[in-house]
Amino acid sequence: MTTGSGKHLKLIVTGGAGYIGSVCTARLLEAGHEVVVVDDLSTGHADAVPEGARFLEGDAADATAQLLGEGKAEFDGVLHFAAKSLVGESMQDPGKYWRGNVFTAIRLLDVLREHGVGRLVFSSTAATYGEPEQALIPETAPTRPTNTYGATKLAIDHAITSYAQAHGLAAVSLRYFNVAGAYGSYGERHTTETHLIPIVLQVATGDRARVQIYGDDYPTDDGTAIRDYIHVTDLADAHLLALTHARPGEHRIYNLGNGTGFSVRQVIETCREVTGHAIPAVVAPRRAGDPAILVASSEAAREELGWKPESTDLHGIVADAWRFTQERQQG
Ligand SMILES: NC(=O)c1ccc[n+]([C@@H]2O[C@H](COP(=O)([O-])OP(=O)(O)OC[C@H]3O[C@@H](n4cnc5c(N)ncnc54)[C@H](O)[C@@H]3O)[C@@H](O)[C@H]2O)c1
Ligand SMILES: O=c1ccn([C@@H]2O[C@H](COP(=O)(O)OP(=O)(O)O[C@H]3O[C@H](CO)[C@H](O)[C@H](O)[C@H]3O)[C@@H](O)[C@H]2O)c(=O)[nH]1
Repeated sequence: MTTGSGKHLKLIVTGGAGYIGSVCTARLLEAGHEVVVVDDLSTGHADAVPEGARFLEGDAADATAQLLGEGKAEFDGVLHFAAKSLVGESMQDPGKYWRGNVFTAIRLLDVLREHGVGRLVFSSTAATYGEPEQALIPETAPTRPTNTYGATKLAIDHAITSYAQAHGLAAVSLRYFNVAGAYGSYGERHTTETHLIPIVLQVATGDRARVQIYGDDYPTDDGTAIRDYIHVTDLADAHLLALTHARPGEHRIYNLGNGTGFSVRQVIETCREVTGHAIPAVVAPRRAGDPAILVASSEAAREELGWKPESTDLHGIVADAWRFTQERQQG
């Protein structure tokens, strides 16, 4: 991993027992940094915390306060992955998202301020933009989220800007597009799975009979929705670059995607090629709140952070997710 500096960092990773947080923790440890994972295991798994990281089970803000209160060591920064992130659930139970995401983040910001931790990298999302006006979404695009999940992430982005301006926090929000793939023994294994690629792979393993295509009447070539799939290792690597480029008093925001869109049908076809399974698919109604096309412009991350995604081929991304899925199935 290119860090932009050779300095050994002492970091707190909230949500490090989850999909993206565990991959990021593994990469940070390999790059020689020290990591304490804080996670309440609400959607994560204790055995996903990479070996070599200390693990503190608890709420992101409370457990971080406890850790910093120990006063045993100074921390260089926090990577805040912990969140509720199911779009459908956020529409049915918004309070869970406003409390779980926004209230937790504000309390975490206060804890960092109180203990003088000066750097923060936050997991934001493409869902902050809503239905885009441009083919490639830049960070300057209007933010009009179409679901509560996206609205809570946008609210946190605004709060971070205020804390950076008022209290000198060095902060970066990374707006992920569709994260996929796996890294070694770390990958996506949500009890409630809503993401397209793991669902399609569950058909290939025999755990599901078929995949539902949510809408084939979108204004796209094959009628299905288009997304920008980014490999979880490329995403993880952007975090340390963000940490080392963060500047006191500034809150920078970067989109992370590959700049290429694939339709739902194209993803399913790629999964068929990778797995050799026929993967039956049926057309179902559109899913509420789903934009037709979401593709990132990540020029700013490339230019300002020096970020260069390396695993941009969809076939390779799916192949890594498939290897992880098969290895877990074989125990
Ligand atoms: N997966 C994607 O495609 C995607 C896209 C955009 C943004 N994101 C964001 O990236 C982050 C990680 O997503 P993921 O896919 O790895 O999700 P995940 O559910 O696998 O991981 C989230 C982790 O946070 C923990 N957690 C949740 N609330 C907590 C709290 N209050 N205190 C302590 N721990 C808590 C969970 O137990 C879990 O281990 C989230 O913030 C999500 O919103 C994900
Ligand atoms: O069984 C399924 C699952 C998904 N889809 C479709 O596949 C596409 C991708 O869906 P995902 O659920 O995999 O991902 P989303 O684009 O909905 O969501 C992702 O991008 C969002 C930004 O818009 C948020 O950041 C969110 O956290 C992140 O998972 C969508 O068009 C969806 O309708 C299907 O057709 N069938």
